[in-house]
Amino acid sequence: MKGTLSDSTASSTLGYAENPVGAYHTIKRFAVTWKKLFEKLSKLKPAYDVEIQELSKSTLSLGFQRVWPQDADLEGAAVALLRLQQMYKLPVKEFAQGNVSGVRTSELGAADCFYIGQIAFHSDDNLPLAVNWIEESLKIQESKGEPLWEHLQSAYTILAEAYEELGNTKVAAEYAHKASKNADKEYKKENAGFLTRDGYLTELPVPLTQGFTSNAGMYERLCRGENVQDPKIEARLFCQYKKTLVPIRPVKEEVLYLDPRVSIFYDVITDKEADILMELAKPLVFLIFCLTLISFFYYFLIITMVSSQLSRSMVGEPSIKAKSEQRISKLAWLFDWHLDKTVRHLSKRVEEITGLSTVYRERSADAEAWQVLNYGIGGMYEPHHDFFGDDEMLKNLPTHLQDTGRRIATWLTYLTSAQSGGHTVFPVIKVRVPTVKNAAAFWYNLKRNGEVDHRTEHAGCPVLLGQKWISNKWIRERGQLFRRRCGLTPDALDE
Ligand SMILES: O=C(O)CCC(=O)C(=O)O
Ligand SMILES: [Fe+2]
Repeated sequence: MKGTLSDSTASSTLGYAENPVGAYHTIKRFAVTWKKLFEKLSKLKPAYDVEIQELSKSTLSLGFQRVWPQDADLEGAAVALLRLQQMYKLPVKEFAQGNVSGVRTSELGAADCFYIGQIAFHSDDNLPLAVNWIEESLKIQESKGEPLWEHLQSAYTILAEAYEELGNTKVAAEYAHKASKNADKEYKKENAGFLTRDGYLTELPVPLTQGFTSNAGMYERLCRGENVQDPKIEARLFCQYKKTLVPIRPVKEEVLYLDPRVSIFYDVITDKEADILMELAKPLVFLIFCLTLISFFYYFLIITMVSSQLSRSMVGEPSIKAKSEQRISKLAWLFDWHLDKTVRHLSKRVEEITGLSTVYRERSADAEAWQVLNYGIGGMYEPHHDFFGDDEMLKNLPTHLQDTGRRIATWLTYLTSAQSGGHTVFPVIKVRVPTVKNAAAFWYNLKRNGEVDHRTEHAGCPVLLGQKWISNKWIRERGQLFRRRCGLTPDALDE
Protein backbone atom coordinates (compact mmCIF):
# COMPACT_ATOMS: atom_id res chain seq x y z
CA MET A 1 0.00 0.00 0.00
CA LYS A 2 2.84 2.30 0.87
CA GLY A 3 4.27 1.45 -2.55
CA THR A 4 1.04 2.45 -4.24
CA LEU A 5 1.09 5.85 -2.64
CA SER A 6 4.79 6.49 -3.00
CA ASP A 7 4.52 7.55 -6.65
CA SER A 8 2.06 10.24 -5.68
CA THR A 9 3.09 13.73 -4.80
CA ALA A 10 2.04 13.93 -1.22
CA SER A 11 3.42 17.35 -0.42
CA SER A 12 0.60 19.32 -1.97
CA THR A 13 0.28 22.88 -0.79
CA LEU A 14 -2.24 25.53 -1.61
CA GLY A 15 -1.82 26.56 -5.20
CA TYR A 16 -0.05 23.34 -6.09
CA ALA A 17 -2.79 22.48 -8.58
CA GLU A 18 -2.54 25.98 -10.01
CA ASN A 19 0.48 24.88 -12.00
CA PRO A 20 -0.31 22.67 -15.02
CA VAL A 21 2.20 20.01 -14.01
CA GLY A 22 1.01 20.15 -10.40
CA ALA A 23 -2.61 19.88 -11.62
CA TYR A 24 -1.66 16.81 -13.63
CA HIS A 25 0.00 15.21 -10.58
CA THR A 26 -3.00 15.98 -8.38
CA ILE A 27 -5.55 14.54 -10.81
CA LYS A 28 -3.37 11.51 -11.34
CA ARG A 29 -3.26 10.94 -7.63
CA PHE A 30 -7.04 10.73 -7.50
CA ALA A 31 -7.69 9.04 -10.83
CA VAL A 32 -4.89 6.44 -10.73
CA THR A 33 -3.16 6.16 -7.38
CA TRP A 34 -6.24 6.16 -5.16
CA LYS A 35 -8.04 3.82 -7.53
CA LYS A 36 -5.14 1.36 -7.25
CA LEU A 37 -5.19 1.72 -3.49
CA PHE A 38 -8.90 0.93 -3.35
CA GLU A 39 -8.33 -2.12 -5.51
CA LYS A 40 -5.60 -3.34 -3.17
CA LEU A 41 -7.66 -2.62 -0.09
CA SER A 42 -10.66 -4.45 -1.44
CA LYS A 43 -8.52 -7.55 -1.80
CA LEU A 44 -7.99 -7.60 1.96
CA LYS A 45 -11.19 -9.53 2.36
CA PRO A 46 -13.30 -9.91 4.31
CA ALA A 47 -12.48 -7.61 7.22
CA TYR A 48 -12.87 -4.23 5.52
CA ASP A 49 -14.87 -5.19 2.50
CA VAL A 50 -18.07 -3.29 3.23
CA GLU A 51 -16.31 -0.19 4.57
CA ILE A 52 -14.04 0.01 1.58
CA GLN A 53 -16.84 -0.37 -0.88
CA GLU A 54 -18.76 2.35 0.92
CA LEU A 55 -15.73 4.62 1.01
CA SER A 56 -14.97 4.07 -2.62
CA LYS A 57 -18.60 4.74 -3.56
CA SER A 58 -18.76 7.93 -1.55
CA THR A 59 -15.52 9.29 -2.97
CA LEU A 60 -16.41 8.46 -6.53
CA SER A 61 -19.70 10.26 -6.42
CA LEU A 62 -21.30 12.70 -4.05
CA GLY A 63 -25.05 12.73 -4.47
CA PHE A 64 -25.95 13.84 -7.96
CA GLN A 65 -22.52 15.08 -8.86
CA ARG A 66 -19.42 13.19 -9.87
CA VAL A 67 -16.66 14.69 -7.75
CA TRP A 68 -13.80 12.25 -7.83
CA PRO A 69 -11.43 12.81 -10.77
CA GLN A 70 -11.41 9.93 -13.19
CA ASP A 71 -9.56 8.76 -16.28
CA ALA A 72 -11.26 11.34 -18.49
CA ASP A 73 -10.05 14.09 -16.13
CA LEU A 74 -6.48 12.86 -16.31
CA GLU A 75 -6.76 12.89 -20.06
CA GLY A 76 -8.19 16.41 -19.82
CA ALA A 77 -5.21 17.50 -17.71
CA ALA A 78 -2.82 16.10 -20.33
CA VAL A 79 -4.74 17.80 -23.16
CA ALA A 80 -4.63 21.09 -21.22
CA LEU A 81 -0.92 20.69 -20.68
CA LEU A 82 -0.34 20.15 -24.40
CA ARG A 83 -2.53 23.11 -25.33
CA LEU A 84 -0.60 25.36 -22.97
CA GLN A 85 2.66 24.08 -24.27
CA GLN A 86 1.76 24.89 -27.85
CA MET A 87 0.23 28.24 -27.07
CA TYR A 88 3.11 29.48 -24.93
CA LYS A 89 5.88 27.57 -26.74
CA LEU A 90 7.17 25.84 -23.66
CA PRO A 91 9.90 23.20 -24.08
CA VAL A 92 9.06 19.57 -23.23
CA LYS A 93 12.17 19.20 -21.11
CA GLU A 94 11.23 22.06 -18.79
CA PHE A 95 7.68 20.76 -18.42
CA ALA A 96 8.99 17.29 -17.63
CA GLN A 97 11.18 18.81 -14.94
CA GLY A 98 8.11 20.45 -13.45
CA ASN A 99 9.32 23.89 -14.48
CA VAL A 100 6.53 26.06 -15.90
CA SER A 101 7.76 29.51 -16.80
CA GLY A 102 10.21 29.45 -13.91
CA VAL A 103 7.68 28.18 -11.36
CA ARG A 104 8.71 24.73 -10.14
CA THR A 105 6.75 21.73 -9.02
CA SER A 106 7.45 17.98 -8.88
CA GLU A 107 8.89 16.48 -12.03
CA LEU A 108 7.09 14.09 -14.34
CA GLY A 109 8.12 10.45 -14.55
CA ALA A 110 8.84 8.41 -17.67
CA ALA A 111 5.33 6.91 -17.65
CA ASP A 112 3.75 10.38 -17.38
CA CYS A 113 5.73 11.70 -20.33
CA PHE A 114 4.77 8.63 -22.31
CA TYR A 115 1.10 9.09 -21.41
CA ILE A 116 1.15 12.74 -22.48
CA GLY A 117 3.01 11.86 -25.68
CA GLN A 118 0.44 9.20 -26.45
CA ILE A 119 -2.39 11.72 -26.06
CA ALA A 120 -0.55 14.11 -28.37
CA PHE A 121 -0.02 11.32 -30.89
CA HIS A 122 -3.67 10.30 -30.95
CA SER A 123 -4.91 13.85 -31.23
CA ASP A 124 -3.21 14.02 -34.67
CA ASP A 125 -2.58 17.62 -33.88
CA ASN A 126 1.11 17.84 -33.47
CA LEU A 127 3.22 14.81 -34.21
CA PRO A 128 6.61 16.42 -33.48
CA LEU A 129 5.33 17.33 -30.03
CA ALA A 130 4.22 13.72 -29.46
CA VAL A 131 7.67 12.55 -30.52
CA ASN A 132 9.37 14.98 -28.17
CA TRP A 133 7.30 13.78 -25.22
CA ILE A 134 7.85 10.10 -25.90
CA GLU A 135 11.58 10.55 -26.51
CA GLU A 136 11.75 12.50 -23.25
CA SER A 137 10.10 9.55 -21.52
CA LEU A 138 12.77 7.24 -22.96
CA LYS A 139 15.52 9.57 -21.76
CA ILE A 140 14.07 9.64 -18.24
CA GLN A 141 13.72 5.89 -18.28
CA GLU A 142 17.34 5.43 -19.40
CA SER A 143 18.69 7.89 -16.86
CA LYS A 144 16.80 6.14 -14.06
CA GLY A 145 17.88 2.69 -15.29
CA GLU A 146 14.47 1.06 -15.43
CA PRO A 147 15.07 -1.50 -18.17
CA LEU A 148 11.80 -3.36 -17.85
CA TRP A 149 9.50 -0.48 -18.37
CA GLU A 150 6.10 -1.82 -19.35
CA HIS A 151 5.45 0.69 -22.13
CA LEU A 152 8.78 0.39 -23.90
CA GLN A 153 7.52 -1.54 -26.87
CA SER A 154 4.49 0.72 -27.34
CA ALA A 155 6.76 3.75 -27.11
CA TYR A 156 9.05 2.43 -29.85
CA THR A 157 6.06 1.50 -32.01
CA ILE A 158 4.46 4.94 -31.70
CA LEU A 159 7.78 6.61 -32.43
CA ALA A 160 8.24 4.47 -35.52
CA GLU A 161 4.77 5.39 -36.78
CA ALA A 162 5.20 9.06 -35.97
CA TYR A 163 8.59 9.33 -37.68
CA GLU A 164 7.23 7.54 -40.69
CA GLU A 165 4.33 9.99 -40.93
CA LEU A 166 6.78 12.85 -40.59
CA GLY A 167 8.76 11.46 -43.49
CA ASN A 168 11.81 10.47 -41.48
CA THR A 169 11.88 6.83 -42.51
CA LYS A 170 15.42 6.15 -41.31
CA VAL A 171 14.62 6.92 -37.70
CA ALA A 172 11.22 5.23 -38.11
CA ALA A 173 12.97 2.02 -39.08
CA GLU A 174 15.37 2.26 -36.16
CA TYR A 175 12.50 2.51 -33.72
CA ALA A 176 10.59 -0.25 -35.48
CA HIS A 177 13.60 -2.54 -35.07
CA LYS A 178 13.87 -1.67 -31.40
CA ALA A 179 10.16 -2.39 -31.00
CA SER A 180 10.53 -5.79 -32.59
CA LYS A 181 13.58 -6.81 -30.56
CA ASN A 182 11.77 -8.26 -27.62
CA ALA A 183 8.48 -8.68 -29.40
CA ASP A 184 6.61 -11.90 -29.69
CA LYS A 185 6.04 -13.68 -32.99
CA GLU A 186 2.60 -12.16 -33.37
CA TYR A 187 3.99 -8.64 -33.29
CA LYS A 188 6.75 -9.45 -35.73
CA LYS A 189 4.25 -11.01 -38.13
CA GLU A 190 1.92 -8.02 -37.92
CA ASN A 191 4.70 -5.56 -38.56
CA ALA A 192 6.71 -7.60 -41.00
CA GLY A 193 6.20 -5.27 -43.94
CA PHE A 194 6.99 -2.24 -41.87
CA LEU A 195 10.20 -3.74 -40.53
CA THR A 196 11.70 -5.02 -43.72
CA ARG A 197 10.73 -2.44 -46.32
CA ASP A 198 13.63 -1.47 -48.57
CA GLY A 199 14.94 1.99 -48.38
CA TYR A 200 14.22 2.54 -44.72
CA LEU A 201 17.81 2.61 -43.71
CA THR A 202 19.04 4.51 -46.73
CA GLU A 203 16.95 7.68 -46.62
CA LEU A 204 18.31 10.80 -45.01
CA PRO A 205 16.81 11.79 -41.69
CA VAL A 206 14.53 14.82 -41.74
CA PRO A 207 15.42 17.09 -38.82
CA LEU A 208 12.72 17.39 -36.20
CA THR A 209 11.47 20.86 -35.49
CA GLN A 210 10.94 22.15 -31.98
CA GLY A 211 7.53 20.54 -32.09
CA PHE A 212 5.37 23.62 -32.41
CA THR A 213 2.88 24.25 -35.16
CA SER A 214 3.61 27.49 -36.99
CA ASN A 215 0.88 29.41 -35.24
CA ALA A 216 1.26 32.91 -36.46
CA GLY A 217 -2.35 33.83 -35.59
CA MET A 218 -2.89 37.16 -33.90
CA TYR A 219 -4.83 35.49 -31.06
CA GLU A 220 -1.84 33.32 -30.18
CA ARG A 221 0.66 36.16 -30.58
CA LEU A 222 -1.34 38.40 -28.28
CA CYS A 223 -1.71 35.62 -25.73
CA ARG A 224 2.05 35.10 -25.76
CA GLY A 225 2.53 38.76 -24.89
CA GLU A 226 4.10 39.82 -28.19
CA ASN A 227 4.00 43.52 -28.81
CA VAL A 228 2.00 43.78 -32.00
CA GLN A 229 0.24 47.12 -31.73
CA ASP A 230 1.00 49.91 -34.21
CA PRO A 231 3.09 52.54 -32.33
CA LYS A 232 1.06 55.33 -34.00
CA ILE A 233 -2.11 53.93 -32.43
CA GLU A 234 -0.40 53.46 -29.07
CA ALA A 235 0.77 57.06 -29.08
CA ARG A 236 -2.86 58.26 -29.01
CA LEU A 237 -3.88 56.20 -25.98
CA PHE A 238 -4.25 57.79 -22.56
CA CYS A 239 -5.35 57.45 -18.93
CA GLN A 240 -7.81 59.66 -17.14
CA TYR A 241 -10.03 60.07 -14.13
CA LYS A 242 -13.36 59.57 -15.85
CA LYS A 243 -16.42 61.33 -14.53
CA THR A 244 -19.19 59.02 -13.37
CA LEU A 245 -22.86 59.61 -12.58
CA VAL A 246 -21.68 60.43 -9.05
CA PRO A 247 -19.52 63.57 -9.51
CA ILE A 248 -17.42 63.00 -6.38
CA ARG A 249 -16.53 59.48 -7.45
CA PRO A 250 -14.44 59.55 -10.65
CA VAL A 251 -12.93 56.30 -11.83
CA LYS A 252 -9.44 55.48 -13.11
CA GLU A 253 -9.71 54.67 -16.82
CA GLU A 254 -6.96 53.46 -19.12
CA VAL A 255 -7.99 53.65 -22.77
CA LEU A 256 -6.54 50.66 -24.64
CA TYR A 257 -8.06 51.38 -28.04
CA LEU A 258 -9.99 54.29 -29.49
CA ASP A 259 -12.16 52.93 -32.28
CA PRO A 260 -13.87 50.85 -31.02
CA ARG A 261 -13.13 52.11 -27.56
CA VAL A 262 -11.80 49.44 -25.22
CA SER A 263 -10.97 50.57 -21.70
CA ILE A 264 -9.87 49.08 -18.44
CA PHE A 265 -11.27 50.66 -15.26
CA TYR A 266 -9.21 50.10 -12.12
CA ASP A 267 -10.43 49.44 -8.56
CA VAL A 268 -14.07 49.09 -9.48
CA ILE A 269 -14.65 46.34 -6.94
CA THR A 270 -13.13 45.65 -3.52
CA ASP A 271 -11.30 42.50 -2.44
CA LYS A 272 -14.24 41.68 -0.20
CA GLU A 273 -16.81 42.06 -2.97
CA ALA A 274 -14.71 39.92 -5.30
CA ASP A 275 -14.50 37.24 -2.61
CA ILE A 276 -18.25 37.37 -2.11
CA LEU A 277 -18.97 36.86 -5.82
CA MET A 278 -16.62 33.89 -5.95
CA GLU A 279 -18.03 32.38 -2.80
CA LEU A 280 -21.61 32.79 -3.97
CA ALA A 281 -20.76 30.98 -7.14
CA LYS A 282 -19.18 27.97 -5.49
CA PRO A 283 -21.31 24.83 -5.27
CA LEU A 284 -20.96 24.40 -1.53
CA VAL A 285 -22.46 27.79 -0.89
CA PHE A 286 -25.16 26.88 -3.32
CA LEU A 287 -25.91 23.72 -1.38
CA ILE A 288 -26.07 25.46 2.00
CA PHE A 289 -28.25 28.15 0.52
CA CYS A 290 -30.61 25.58 -0.93
CA LEU A 291 -30.93 23.80 2.38
CA THR A 292 -31.65 27.06 4.16
CA LEU A 293 -34.16 28.03 1.56
CA ILE A 294 -35.90 24.67 1.65
CA SER A 295 -36.19 24.93 5.40
CA PHE A 296 -37.96 28.26 4.95
CA PHE A 297 -40.24 26.83 2.24
CA TYR A 298 -39.06 29.38 -0.30
CA TYR A 299 -39.49 26.89 -3.08
CA PHE A 300 -39.87 29.46 -5.78
CA LEU A 301 -36.36 30.72 -5.18
CA ILE A 302 -34.77 27.35 -5.79
CA ILE A 303 -34.97 27.84 -9.50
CA THR A 304 -32.69 30.85 -9.14
CA MET A 305 -30.24 29.01 -6.98
CA VAL A 306 -30.06 26.10 -9.37
CA SER A 307 -28.69 28.38 -12.01
CA SER A 308 -26.38 29.97 -9.45
CA GLN A 309 -24.28 26.87 -9.14
CA LEU A 310 -20.94 26.79 -10.86
CA SER A 311 -21.30 24.26 -13.59
CA ARG A 312 -18.74 23.06 -16.06
CA SER A 313 -19.16 24.68 -19.42
CA MET A 314 -17.36 22.96 -22.18
CA VAL A 315 -18.15 22.09 -25.74
CA GLY A 316 -17.40 18.37 -25.66
CA GLU A 317 -15.74 16.18 -23.04
CA PRO A 318 -11.95 16.18 -22.90
CA SER A 319 -11.69 13.10 -25.02
CA ILE A 320 -8.70 12.39 -27.19
CA LYS A 321 -10.41 13.42 -30.38
CA ALA A 322 -12.45 16.30 -29.01
CA LYS A 323 -11.17 19.47 -30.57
CA SER A 324 -14.28 21.59 -30.39
CA GLU A 325 -13.66 23.05 -26.96
CA GLN A 326 -14.59 26.66 -27.50
CA ARG A 327 -14.77 27.52 -23.84
CA ILE A 328 -13.33 25.64 -20.89
CA SER A 329 -14.48 27.14 -17.63
CA LYS A 330 -17.07 26.79 -14.91
CA LEU A 331 -19.88 29.30 -14.65
CA ALA A 332 -22.68 30.49 -12.45
CA TRP A 333 -25.31 33.23 -12.70
CA LEU A 334 -25.94 35.66 -9.85
CA PHE A 335 -29.13 37.68 -9.90
CA ASP A 336 -29.73 41.17 -8.55
CA TRP A 337 -32.41 39.87 -6.20
CA HIS A 338 -29.84 37.65 -4.50
CA LEU A 339 -30.03 37.68 -0.72
CA ASP A 340 -26.54 39.15 -0.64
CA LYS A 341 -26.82 42.83 -1.52
CA THR A 342 -23.33 42.91 -3.07
CA VAL A 343 -24.72 41.63 -6.36
CA ARG A 344 -27.19 44.50 -6.64
CA HIS A 345 -24.64 47.08 -5.49
CA LEU A 346 -22.21 46.00 -8.17
CA SER A 347 -24.86 46.35 -10.87
CA LYS A 348 -25.46 49.90 -9.64
CA ARG A 349 -21.73 50.62 -9.81
CA VAL A 350 -21.60 49.55 -13.44
CA GLU A 351 -24.45 51.92 -14.17
CA GLU A 352 -22.63 54.71 -12.33
CA ILE A 353 -19.46 54.25 -14.40
CA THR A 354 -20.87 53.46 -17.85
CA GLY A 355 -24.01 55.60 -17.67
CA LEU A 356 -25.96 52.59 -18.99
CA SER A 357 -28.98 51.07 -17.29
CA THR A 358 -28.21 47.77 -15.60
CA VAL A 359 -31.67 47.18 -14.18
CA TYR A 360 -32.52 43.52 -13.96
CA ARG A 361 -36.19 42.64 -14.27
CA GLU A 362 -38.03 39.45 -14.85
CA ARG A 363 -39.37 40.94 -18.08
CA SER A 364 -37.48 43.24 -20.43
CA ALA A 365 -34.25 43.37 -18.43
CA ASP A 366 -31.84 46.18 -19.35
CA ALA A 367 -28.91 43.94 -18.46
CA GLU A 368 -28.27 40.28 -17.80
CA ALA A 369 -27.51 38.71 -14.43
CA TRP A 370 -23.85 38.57 -13.34
CA GLN A 371 -22.10 35.65 -14.93
CA VAL A 372 -19.24 34.36 -12.77
CA LEU A 373 -16.63 32.32 -14.60
CA ASN A 374 -13.80 30.27 -13.20
CA TYR A 375 -10.98 29.15 -15.44
CA GLY A 376 -8.58 26.58 -14.06
CA ILE A 377 -5.29 25.58 -15.61
CA GLY A 378 -5.59 25.58 -19.40
CA GLY A 379 -9.04 27.20 -19.14
CA MET A 380 -9.73 29.52 -22.05
CA TYR A 381 -12.34 31.01 -24.32
CA GLU A 382 -11.62 31.02 -28.02
CA PRO A 383 -12.18 34.13 -30.19
CA HIS A 384 -15.86 35.08 -30.34
CA HIS A 385 -18.23 38.06 -30.32
CA ASP A 386 -20.53 38.88 -27.42
CA PHE A 387 -23.37 40.44 -29.45
CA PHE A 388 -25.91 37.91 -30.60
CA GLY A 389 -25.18 37.74 -34.29
CA ASP A 390 -28.35 36.21 -35.59
CA ASP A 391 -32.02 36.04 -34.73
CA GLU A 392 -31.78 32.29 -34.24
CA MET A 393 -29.42 32.87 -31.28
CA LEU A 394 -31.76 35.47 -29.81
CA LYS A 395 -34.64 32.99 -30.05
CA ASN A 396 -32.74 30.52 -27.85
CA LEU A 397 -32.48 32.98 -24.97
CA PRO A 398 -34.75 33.00 -21.93
CA THR A 399 -38.00 34.87 -22.66
CA HIS A 400 -37.17 37.86 -20.46
CA LEU A 401 -34.12 38.59 -22.62
CA GLN A 402 -35.62 37.97 -26.01
CA ASP A 403 -37.21 41.37 -26.47
CA THR A 404 -34.30 43.42 -25.15
CA GLY A 405 -32.12 43.58 -28.24
CA ARG A 406 -28.53 42.52 -28.59
CA ARG A 407 -25.70 42.81 -26.07
CA ILE A 408 -24.78 46.44 -26.61
CA ALA A 409 -21.81 46.36 -24.20
CA THR A 410 -19.66 44.02 -22.11
CA TRP A 411 -18.43 44.77 -18.61
CA LEU A 412 -15.84 42.15 -17.65
CA THR A 413 -14.60 42.24 -14.05
CA TYR A 414 -11.39 40.48 -13.05
CA LEU A 415 -11.99 38.94 -9.62
CA THR A 416 -8.43 37.52 -9.53
CA SER A 417 -5.26 38.01 -11.56
CA ALA A 418 -3.99 34.83 -13.17
CA GLN A 419 -0.31 34.42 -12.30
CA SER A 420 0.55 33.75 -15.93
CA GLY A 421 -1.57 33.68 -19.11
CA GLY A 422 -5.32 34.31 -19.15
CA HIS A 423 -5.28 37.77 -20.77
CA THR A 424 -8.36 38.94 -22.62
CA VAL A 425 -7.26 39.67 -26.19
CA PHE A 426 -8.84 41.34 -29.22
CA PRO A 427 -7.16 39.88 -32.31
CA VAL A 428 -8.67 42.29 -34.89
CA ILE A 429 -7.62 45.48 -33.13
CA LYS A 430 -4.55 43.84 -31.53
CA VAL A 431 -5.42 44.74 -27.95
CA ARG A 432 -4.39 42.76 -24.88
CA VAL A 433 -6.09 43.34 -21.52
CA PRO A 434 -4.16 41.86 -18.58
CA THR A 435 -6.08 40.22 -15.75
CA VAL A 436 -5.71 42.93 -13.09
CA LYS A 437 -7.52 42.02 -9.89
CA ASN A 438 -10.50 44.30 -9.12
CA ALA A 439 -10.31 46.01 -12.53
CA ALA A 440 -12.86 45.71 -15.35
CA ALA A 441 -12.62 45.82 -19.11
CA PHE A 442 -15.44 47.62 -20.91
CA TRP A 443 -16.37 47.94 -24.56
CA TYR A 444 -19.37 48.36 -26.83
CA ASN A 445 -20.21 45.41 -29.05
CA LEU A 446 -22.46 47.52 -31.26
CA LYS A 447 -21.59 50.68 -33.17
CA ARG A 448 -23.47 53.83 -32.32
CA ASN A 449 -25.73 53.31 -35.32
CA GLY A 450 -26.78 49.92 -33.91
CA GLU A 451 -24.77 47.74 -36.27
CA VAL A 452 -22.75 44.88 -34.81
CA ASP A 453 -19.05 45.70 -34.54
CA HIS A 454 -16.99 42.74 -35.73
CA ARG A 455 -13.79 44.41 -34.57
CA THR A 456 -14.81 43.53 -30.99
CA GLU A 457 -13.94 39.88 -31.53
CA HIS A 458 -12.14 38.78 -28.36
CA ALA A 459 -10.89 35.73 -26.47
CA GLY A 460 -9.73 34.56 -23.05
CA CYS A 461 -6.18 33.17 -23.37
CA PRO A 462 -5.41 29.82 -21.68
CA VAL A 463 -4.45 30.16 -18.04
CA LEU A 464 -0.87 28.98 -17.56
CA LEU A 465 -0.38 29.51 -13.83
CA GLY A 466 -2.89 30.30 -11.12
CA GLN A 467 -6.64 30.71 -11.41
CA LYS A 468 -8.70 33.22 -13.31
CA TRP A 469 -12.07 34.31 -12.00
CA ILE A 470 -14.08 36.87 -13.91
CA SER A 471 -17.58 38.22 -13.74
CA ASN A 472 -19.45 39.50 -16.80
CA LYS A 473 -22.29 41.96 -16.93
CA TRP A 474 -23.80 42.12 -20.39
CA ILE A 475 -25.83 45.20 -21.05
CA ARG A 476 -28.71 44.94 -23.49
CA GLU A 477 -29.58 47.29 -26.31
CA ARG A 478 -33.22 48.22 -25.78
CA GLY A 479 -32.96 49.85 -22.35
CA GLN A 480 -30.18 52.22 -23.44
CA LEU A 481 -32.28 54.21 -25.91
CA PHE A 482 -31.71 57.51 -24.13
CA ARG A 483 -28.35 56.62 -22.59
CA ARG A 484 -26.22 55.82 -25.60
CA ARG A 485 -27.60 57.87 -28.44
CA CYS A 486 -26.74 57.70 -32.11
CA GLY A 487 -23.79 59.87 -33.08
CA LEU A 488 -24.04 62.83 -35.43
CA THR A 489 -22.16 60.84 -38.04
CA PRO A 490 -22.45 57.08 -38.70
CA ASP A 491 -18.89 56.50 -37.46
CA ALA A 492 -19.11 58.74 -34.37
CA LEU A 493 -16.79 57.55 -31.56
CA ASP A 494 -17.64 56.80 -27.95
CA GLU A 495 -16.22 58.87 -25.14
O1 LIG B 1 -12.10 35.27 -20.16
C1 LIG B 1 -12.01 36.28 -20.81
O2 LIG B 1 -11.06 37.02 -20.70
C2 LIG B 1 -13.08 36.60 -21.82
C3 LIG B 1 -14.43 36.07 -21.44
C4 LIG B 1 -15.45 36.36 -22.45
O3 LIG B 1 -15.18 36.89 -23.48
C5 LIG B 1 -16.86 36.01 -22.23
O4 LIG B 1 -17.17 35.41 -21.19
O5 LIG B 1 -17.70 36.31 -23.10
FE1 LIG C 1 -16.88 37.42 -24.61
